[in-house]
Amino acid sequence: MSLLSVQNLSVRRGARLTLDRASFSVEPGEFVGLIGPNGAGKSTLLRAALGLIPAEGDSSLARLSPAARAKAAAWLPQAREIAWPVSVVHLVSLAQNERQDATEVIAALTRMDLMTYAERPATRLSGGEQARVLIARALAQDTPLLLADEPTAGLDPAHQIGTMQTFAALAAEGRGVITSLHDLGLAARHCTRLIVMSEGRIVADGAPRAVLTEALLAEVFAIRCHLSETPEGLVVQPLAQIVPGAQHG
Ligand SMILES: Nc1ncnc2c1ncn2[C@@H]1O[C@H](COP(=O)(O)OP(=O)(O)OP(=O)(O)O)[C@@H](O)[C@H]1O
Repeated sequence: MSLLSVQNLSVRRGARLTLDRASFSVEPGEFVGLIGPNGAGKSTLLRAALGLIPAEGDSSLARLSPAARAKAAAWLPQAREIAWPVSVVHLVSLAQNERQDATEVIAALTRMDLMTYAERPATRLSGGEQARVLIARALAQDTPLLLADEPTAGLDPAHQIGTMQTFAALAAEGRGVITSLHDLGLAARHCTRLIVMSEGRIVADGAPRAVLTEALLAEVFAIRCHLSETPEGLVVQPLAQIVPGAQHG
């Protein structure tokens, strides 16, 4: 059974459709990267799928009660600032609702490389460390599905790769992960599937190698990229902006 099923989901803001009839599902074992330029509708899609903003169409998660939804899916929003001066370990354990499982909390802290900060007030950490605490909190919720809005933003390269590997491991355990990303290289190497958005619409959906073509990168992102196969997987390196009307040679 799908972990998330979205049918013809649309979000209207004033006269504009910022999400235009999106349909897709996420199955156990999938690590889905949601990519697209600024304003393409990635956050809108994730928020509408969760039922956090008014939408037309159907989402299996949005139909659930808040309590049932918290058991079905963890949500990592884009805003990362922590306002509560509680310890890191306490903040991460708050994710666990009524069930308390210290092993899950320790596993989440370990996965996000936070054990040395466990007793420190979460407000006394750097921006990237706070971002990792919030990812750990989402992991400790121990749900079949994780939705994350730009989880690697603000992380150093080692922790970006570590986070992507953690999400890939969750998918390999049979969970589902869907996350918006701007780093096409990380998306190409770690995700099992990419959904590409442009101007509120899903314009491509498939395996990274099938989706990340020179033509799509030019049309959707207006960039020229170096694409190459390496022993580590597909490498995507943006090289230049494509300026409309400019000569390329
Ligand atoms: N609260 C809002 N009110 C009106 N329009 C909004 C609001 N939030 C977002 N939008 C518009 O909806 C569109 C989609 O925004 P969204 O945040 O989903 O894009 P995104 O793909 O997540 O972008 P980014 O990569 O910049 O985070 C944009 O045109 C944006 O200006």
